[in-house]
Amino acid sequence: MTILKVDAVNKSFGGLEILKEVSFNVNQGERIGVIGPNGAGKTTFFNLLTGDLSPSKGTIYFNGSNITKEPNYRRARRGIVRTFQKNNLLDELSILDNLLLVLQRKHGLKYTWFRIRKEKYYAKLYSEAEELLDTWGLYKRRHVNVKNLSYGEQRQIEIMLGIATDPSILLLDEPTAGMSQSETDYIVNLLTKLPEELTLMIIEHDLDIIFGLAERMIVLHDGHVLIDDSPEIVRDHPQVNEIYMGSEEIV
Ligand SMILES: Nc1ncnc2c1ncn2[C@@H]1O[C@H](COP(=O)(O)OP(=O)(O)OP(=O)(O)O)[C@@H](O)[C@H]1O
Repeated sequence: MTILKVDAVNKSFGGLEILKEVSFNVNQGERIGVIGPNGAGKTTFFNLLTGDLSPSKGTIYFNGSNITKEPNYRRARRGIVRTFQKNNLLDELSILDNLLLVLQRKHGLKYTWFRIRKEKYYAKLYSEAEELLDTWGLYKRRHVNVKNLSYGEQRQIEIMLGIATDPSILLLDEPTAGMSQSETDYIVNLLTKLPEELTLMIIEHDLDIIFGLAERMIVLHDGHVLIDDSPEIVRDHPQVNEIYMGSEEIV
């Protein structure tokens, strides 16, 4: 089933065309790697999907609805969710409190300051939070404030929070950037275990990681979709090799 249809999307900044006639469909449950050299437009493309930017031309459909002009919060409600390259956690709050805030929003509840509330009134939210913390190996550390975590752990929590919202499509922008090898292995392992029906699009600079995670690769180059094919085809593609072996760094 097609959940996302991107039709001839262009994006210009001040007359400079960053994305040109980008078109493709995404089926539910697909795991798609997005690669391309520095400045190819990968993050800009994610911004167009989330509604953080509007396309200059073209149309984006989600589950058959034209969402091109929809603001980001509406798209998030539809289940188009991203994690950021930069931290966007509430530093002074614990892992648990950050998670509870996201779960409150997901369930349409009014924001509540949990620490002054009795856990028993929010048993359902707490058990949902605890289950997630357990899956992510964070249960024991749930009361640790986010500011006291390592960079890698903070990134891990951003991904967990994205997943906690129960997205239809999760956009991950360099999920392992700045992580140690063991943190990277941990995240990759968790990503491979996500529910089959969840659609993932992942910008990732490490090709070994992305070839292991993705079943389909979209190579953006100079604002165009250069290749949209399987990892095997992309790995052996002369143009991809040229970009890698040549002076252009692919990120
Ligand atoms: N808001 C903006 N205003 C002007 N130019 C922008 C804006 N956002 C991005 N750009 C430009 O668009 C181009 C593509 O940027 P983008 O961040 O999408 O590339 P990318 O493929 O994600 O690169 P990287 O791998 O380095 O993150 C860059 O030249 C960037 O300077």
